[in-house]
Amino acid sequence: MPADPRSAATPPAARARALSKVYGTGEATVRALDAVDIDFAAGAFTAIMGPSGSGKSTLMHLLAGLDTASSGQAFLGATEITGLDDGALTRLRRDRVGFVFQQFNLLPMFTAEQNILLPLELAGLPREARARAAAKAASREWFDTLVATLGLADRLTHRPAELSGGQQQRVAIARALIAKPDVVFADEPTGNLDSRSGAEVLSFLRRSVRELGRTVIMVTHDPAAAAYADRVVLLADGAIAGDISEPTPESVLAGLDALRSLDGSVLDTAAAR
Ligand SMILES: Nc1ncnc2c1ncn2[C@@H]1O[C@H](COP(=O)(O)OP(=O)(O)OP(=O)(O)O)[C@@H](O)[C@H]1O
Repeated sequence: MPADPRSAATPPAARARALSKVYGTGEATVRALDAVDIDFAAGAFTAIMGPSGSGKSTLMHLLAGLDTASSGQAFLGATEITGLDDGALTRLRRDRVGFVFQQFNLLPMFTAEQNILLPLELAGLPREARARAAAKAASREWFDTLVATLGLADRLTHRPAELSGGQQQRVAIARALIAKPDVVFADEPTGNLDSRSGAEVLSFLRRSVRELGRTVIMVTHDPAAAAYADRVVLLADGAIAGDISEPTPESVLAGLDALRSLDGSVLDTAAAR
């Protein structure tokens, strides 16, 4: 078992080294990710952008331990994910990673509060029960902080069907943060929201980084959403094609336009307008 990452000299929260994912064989081969090297700093909000099919989801899934690499290495803190067996990957996802999805993925029969606390209920073996109970008690203060930050105090007894999309996504964010995971991966978190609810959710993700010290890596198609991040990583054809710090919607759009002109599809884009 690798050492506790917190005892090492603050490695990046997530890291890829020559990370590749190849689907299919022969003529049907798709190189979804092609020898990617990248670091994601702890305590930062990073957005991953790029054209459809550029490898964004593949990179996120490999970094989160949701999929296996064809070659290369992925690290979560000091832990090399590539090479972990299924059991270790399951524990890693449960204990050290939080997820926010486009579809919210809340349990419909549970209240908002029960949904938020779910990750603390799920963990492990009977012999861990006492440690779990202690962790839960310690988490009460963190729960209250999250609920206050996300503006959910008067919604805790509601079931998902009784909440707006924006409220459901805020519950999903609280659930992703409750166990203080090393990294929260957000996959198109505003894809199902109107622009006002989307802006609220993005503000909360940014506050969770700036005020609560968390680490967020988000895939998005939306330049305005990406501009909430501290950094935007651009992917094209499975490779890193750009890196923008302190992004604005304009700088992100300019970066995406540069990608299109690089691959010669600028005319297609202009024609589509
Ligand atoms: N299970 C699979 N089998 C075969 N090819 C796949 C599979 N999953 C992804 N791909 C291919 O790998 C490439 C990268 O896919 P990926 O989903 O990572 O892109 P993306 O940037 O997230 O795209 P989008 O923005 O459309 O969601 C694409 O060419 C895709 O068709």
